[in-house]
Parts: sequence; C-alpha cells; structure tokens
Amino acid sequence: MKITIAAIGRATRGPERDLYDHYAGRIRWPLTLRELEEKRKLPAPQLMQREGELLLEAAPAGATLVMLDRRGKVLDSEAFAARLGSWRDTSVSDVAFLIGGADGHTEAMLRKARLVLSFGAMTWPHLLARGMLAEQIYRAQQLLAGHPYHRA
Ligand SMILES: C[S@@+](CC[C@H](N)C(=O)[O-])C[C@H]1O[C@@H](n2cnc3c(N)ncnc32)[C@H](O)[C@@H]1O
Repeated sequence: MKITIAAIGRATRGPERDLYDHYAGRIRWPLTLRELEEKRKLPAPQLMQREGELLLEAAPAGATLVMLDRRGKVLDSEAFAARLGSWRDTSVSDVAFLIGGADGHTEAMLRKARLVLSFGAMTWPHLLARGMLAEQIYRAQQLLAGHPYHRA
C-alpha cells in the first residue's frame, strides 16, 4: 500500500518541516509528499476550489481519499491504525491524505472523501497538520506491528 500526503503550501527549513521529516523517515509504507501551491491571488471561494483541484490531481488515480478537516471524524489511534490495516489487508493500493490551505476544504471536496479525519475541533496550522499526520501514520504502523511505541 502506497501513501501520498498532498498538502497545500511548501515547508521551508524550520521546526514544522523537521517534525514531518522525523516521522516520515520512520514510515515503511512507500510515502510521497506532494506540496502544492496556487500562485495566483484569487478570492477565497475560488482559491479553495482551485486548491481542491490541485489536491485531487496530486492523488494517484483511484486512491482512497482521506481529507483532513476539523469537521470530520475523530478517531483514536487504535481506530486509525485499524482503518489503515484494513485497507492494507484488502489490497488497497493507494491511500491519499489531503491537507487543505488557509481556508480549508470546500464541502464539495469533503463529499469525495472515503474518510474525513479530524484532529479535534481546534484549527491547526496546515504545516503542523502534516507532521501530526505523519506521527499518527508511524504510530499506526507500530501498533499494527505489535510494537510497544504506542501506549494508550
Ligand atoms: C489552517 S487549516 C484550515 C482552516 C480552515 N479555516 C478551516 O476551518 O477548516 C489548514 C488545513 O489544516 C488541516 N487541519 C487544521 N486543523 C485540523 C483539525 N483539527 N483536524 C484535521 N485537519 C486539520 C486541514 O486539512 C485544513 O484544511
């Protein structure tokens, strides 16, 4: 199973990038980060729509889409690991996690998702969200392997 993280924005050197790299480097599933940006200055509704298009284009064809959004489903780490494990075990070839920009995802985008995943009701910076996601994917990998990294 291959994993793509498609995210609006580019992380330059700094703590958010270090956090992502720290956990991404420990993930054994083949992992690709696609950083995307709309260069034109557009009004917020058009920008959100355009960013949605960029995110969908960056996802491999037929990928299981997981959109990160605070309005989504809150899963504990065991349940998140179980989702990834069941996709792995049912021969899902690609999972794509989509992280929005400053204005987030449109409702139309969210309807395309297999899972809308929330890290709680608070809004997190998009560059931090990718590091948090990488940590949870790493945690899921260790949980599925029966490794003691995760202690509930
Ligand atoms: C700065 S936030 C977008 C804020 C936007 N105004 C909103 O309320 O959704 C940028 C991206 O980070 C991710 N993100 C931020 N907070 C999140 C949360 N609590 N749960 C899941 N994803 C989150 C989402 O992908 C979001 O589109």
